Amino acid sequence: MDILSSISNGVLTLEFNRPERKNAITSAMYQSMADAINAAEQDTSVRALLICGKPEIFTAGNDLEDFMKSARPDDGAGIESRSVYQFMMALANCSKPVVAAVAGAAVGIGTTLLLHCDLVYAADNAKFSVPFVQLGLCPEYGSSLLLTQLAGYPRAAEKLMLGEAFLAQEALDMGLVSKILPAAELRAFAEAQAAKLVALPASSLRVTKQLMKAARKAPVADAIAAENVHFGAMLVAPEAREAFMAFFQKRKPDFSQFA
Ligand SMILES: C/C=C/C(=O)SCCNC(=O)CCNC(=O)[C@H](O)C(C)(C)COP(=O)(O)OP(=O)(O)OC[C@H]1O[C@@H](n2cnc3c(N)ncnc32)[C@H](O)[C@@H]1OP(=O)(O)O
Repeated sequence: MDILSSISNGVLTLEFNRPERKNAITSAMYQSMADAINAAEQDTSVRALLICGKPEIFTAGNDLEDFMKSARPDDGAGIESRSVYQFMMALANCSKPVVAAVAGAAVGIGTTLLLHCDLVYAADNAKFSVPFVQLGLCPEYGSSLLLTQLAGYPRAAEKLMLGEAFLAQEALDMGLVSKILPAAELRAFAEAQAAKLVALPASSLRVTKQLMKAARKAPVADAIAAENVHFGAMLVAPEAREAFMAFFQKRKPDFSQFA
């Protein structure tokens, strides 16, 4: 099982469990997380969610082999039908509080998804990056808006244009994470925070989350729609193909041939 999904003491825990591929996320993994979140939304016994990875890796982001397969020119299906979209919409619209615990690398959508969580805890070995441009792509799922709002334009540009990775302290400084923990304490701390949420009045948490997110709801939806227009086209463009091939051939991509 590449996603471990369990419900215990009112918490739905989703754990990336594909360490041999650095927890890279396949379509099937997105779908199983989307299904679990949608089921939790209807299940009154679930009062909080926890998303985590392994002590050495959160996730290497979207599986690049999956990207290559879904980048076939004859793939006319809309982006909305993709399991990644189902997952991100389920997460972004989840009415229950979501805790994330990040240790090791959180690449691409691994960082973007944090922008849609409520409490984000990072281990001192956490490393974040959004290297969409380096893959011939563009930001996705609201990161162009949310990261820029959080970090400020110039700092977000370093992350979104240059693809520069950043460590837990910088993530804390910019407001992407709530707290940094020693790696060995991260999971237990995040579970304890989730347990605190479970004990609180669910309706108060629901309304508080709704109010906190109200102002950004429409702008985030607009950003996601705009990003998707470009992302779908870029996924099938030669720049992205060169980037994916280069990754698997363990070489630097050569973008000089593209205008
Ligand atoms: C809509 C969503 C958008 C996005 O999420 S865009 C972001 C996509 N992700 C990436 O570009 C990250 C690619 N991966 C990496 O940069 C590195 O990995 C890490 C920094 C995460 C870790 O580096 P290291 O510790 O040196 O591990 P390793 O040797 O590169 O990887 C171990 C095995 O895992 C496979 N793997 C890693 N990431 C992915 C991936 N994203 N998709 C598919 N496979 C991946 C490799 O190929 C390799 O495999 P083998 O052992 O056979 O050589």
